[in-house]
Amino acid sequence: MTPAVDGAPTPRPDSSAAADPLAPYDAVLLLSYGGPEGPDDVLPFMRNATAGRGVPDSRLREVSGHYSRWGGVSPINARNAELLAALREELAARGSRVPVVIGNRNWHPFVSEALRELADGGARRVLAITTAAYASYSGCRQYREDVSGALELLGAGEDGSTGRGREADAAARVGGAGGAPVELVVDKTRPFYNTPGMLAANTDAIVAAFNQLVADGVSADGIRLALVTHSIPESMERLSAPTAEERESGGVGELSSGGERADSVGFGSPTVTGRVGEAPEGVAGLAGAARGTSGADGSRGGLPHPSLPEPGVAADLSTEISYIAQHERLAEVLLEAVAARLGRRPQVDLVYCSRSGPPQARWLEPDVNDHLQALAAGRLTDGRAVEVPTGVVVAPIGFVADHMEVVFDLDTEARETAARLDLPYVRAATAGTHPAFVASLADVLAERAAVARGQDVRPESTTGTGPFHTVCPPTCCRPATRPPAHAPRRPPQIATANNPDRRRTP
Ligand SMILES: CC1=C(CCC(=O)O)c2cc3nc(cc4[nH]c(cc5[nH]c(cc1n2)c(C)c5CCC(=O)O)c(CCC(=O)O)c4C)C(CCC(=O)O)=C3C
Ligand SMILES: [Fe+2]
Repeated sequence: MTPAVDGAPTPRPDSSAAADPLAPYDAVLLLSYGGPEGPDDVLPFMRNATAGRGVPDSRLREVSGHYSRWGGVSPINARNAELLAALREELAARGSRVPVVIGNRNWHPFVSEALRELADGGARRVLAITTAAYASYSGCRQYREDVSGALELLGAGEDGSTGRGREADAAARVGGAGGAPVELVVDKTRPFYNTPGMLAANTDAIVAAFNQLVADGVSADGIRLALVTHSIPESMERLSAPTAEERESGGVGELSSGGERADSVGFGSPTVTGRVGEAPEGVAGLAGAARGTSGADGSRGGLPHPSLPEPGVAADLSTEISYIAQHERLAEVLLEAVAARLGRRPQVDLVYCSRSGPPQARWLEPDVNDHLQALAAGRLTDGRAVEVPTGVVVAPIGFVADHMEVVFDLDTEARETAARLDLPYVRAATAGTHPAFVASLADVLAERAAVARGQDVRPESTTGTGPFHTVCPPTCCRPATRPPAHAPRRPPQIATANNPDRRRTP
C-alpha cells in the first residue's frame, strides 16, 4: 500500500494511491544488463552474459580483457546508479512516492533480488522500464523473459534471497526455501527510442561534438556523422518485427494460432500466465476497434485479443518496425534537428559495434572501425566513393549511457583506429541523465500507468513510428536463429582482416 502523504491528516488509503501518477503500480523496476563490480566478478558475469548463446571462448576472453582494463569494474553500474537517482528525483517531483530499484539480467542485483526487495516492502504491482531504448529480442522480449523467470522463482519461494548474504542465499536455494512465496504482477513500458527526450539529448550531444571538432580547427563542412548502435545477429534483426510475409498475411490471422498467444498476458512464458504480466483490468478499458476481447478463434474468451494488446499498435502491426528501421527513423528526425541547430546538414551513416557470436554467424555491419578505415580511403564499406571527411563525430545513439561498449569499443578502440588514420574524432555524449531524457522516461512510465487505469492513451512518437507494444506480439522481438553447426566456417575475423591490431587483447 502506498504510504500516506507526509503531514496529511489520516488520508484515506484510496485517495493517496489515486494521487500517485504511477497508480495502480506500487513500484518501478529499472531493468538493465548488469556488469562486474571487480576482478573476481568478471568470469561469472561473462558466463551469465553468454550462457547457452554460442559465444566462442575467444570472444569471452577478449571481452573479459576489456573489463580487466578497468580493474574488472563495468561502468554500467555507476551510470545506472546515476540514472536511478535522476529518475527517482523526477518521479518524486511529479508527486510519485513509489520505490524505484534496479534489477539486472546478468549481475547483482538480479531481477529476482530486486523484485524480492520490492515485495518485502509491500509492492505487488510493479512497472518495469529497461535501459534499452530500441526493441529487439535483446532489448525487449529477453527482459520480459528475465522478469518471467524471476517471478517463477518468487512465486515458488525459490529465489533464495534471505537477506543474509550470498552464502545463506545459496543454502536457501539448495534447501528449496527462499523468501516466502509471493505473487507479483509486473508490466513493462514500451520502447522509448522515439521519445522527445531521446531526440533532445542526442541532438544536444551531437551539436556539442560538432562544435568541439570545429573548435579544434576541423573544417565544419567536411565533418561526417557516424551513428553507432549495438550489432545484433542478422536473424535477430529480421525477426525483430513482422516479416514481409507475416505482414502480408495480416498480423491478426497469423497471430491467432499456437501457444504463443499466452504471451499477450504474460512475460513470455505460458507456464506463468495468469499471475504474471497484464492484469485483466490493465487492458480492459482501452478504446477503439483495436481492443478485442477474445482470440480470433474465440478460444480464449475474456482475454484481450492477443495480436492487439496495446494502444497505438495498429491492427496490421504496421507500427512494429525492425531494430534497424527504428534507428533509421530516429536518424531522420535527429538529422533534421541537428541540421537546424548547426545550419548545415552533415553526411550521416548508421554503423555498428560490439559484434559477438561465432564467426559463421552473420551480424549487422559495417563495424565502426571498418567504416572509419573506408572513410579515410574515400569510400564507404560497400565501395561507394565519398569525400574523405575532415573529421568524424561518433554518436552512440544505440546506448543510453557510457557502457563498456562505449568506453571500450568507441572511446578506446575506434578512437585508436581514427588516430591511426589521422582522422579527427569526437565521441558524442550518450543520453545519460539529460533532463529531457529522464523526463521522457517518466512520461513513458506515466503513460503505461494511465493504460493500466483504463485511460485512452496515445503514445507520443517523434518519429511517428513504434513499436508501442508493452507485451511483444508473437511476431516481434524474436530471438536469433542459430547458424547450423555444419555451416561452412567463414574465415575468422574477416571483418578485421585489414586491421590486425584491432583484436589484440588488451
Ligand atoms: C542489442 C544489445 C544491446 C543494447 C540494448 C541494451 O542495452 O540491452 C546490448 C547491451 C549490452 N551488452 C552488454 C554486454 C555484453 N553483451 C554481450 C553479448 C550480446 N549483446 C547483444 C545485444 C545487445 N547488447 C547480443 C545479441 C549478444 C550476443 C549474446 C547474446 O545473445 O546475449 C556480452 C557477451 C560477450 C560479447 O559477446 O560481447 C556482453 C559482456 C552490456 C553491458 C556493458 C557494460 O558492462 O557496461 C550492455 C548494456
Ligand atoms: Fe518487444
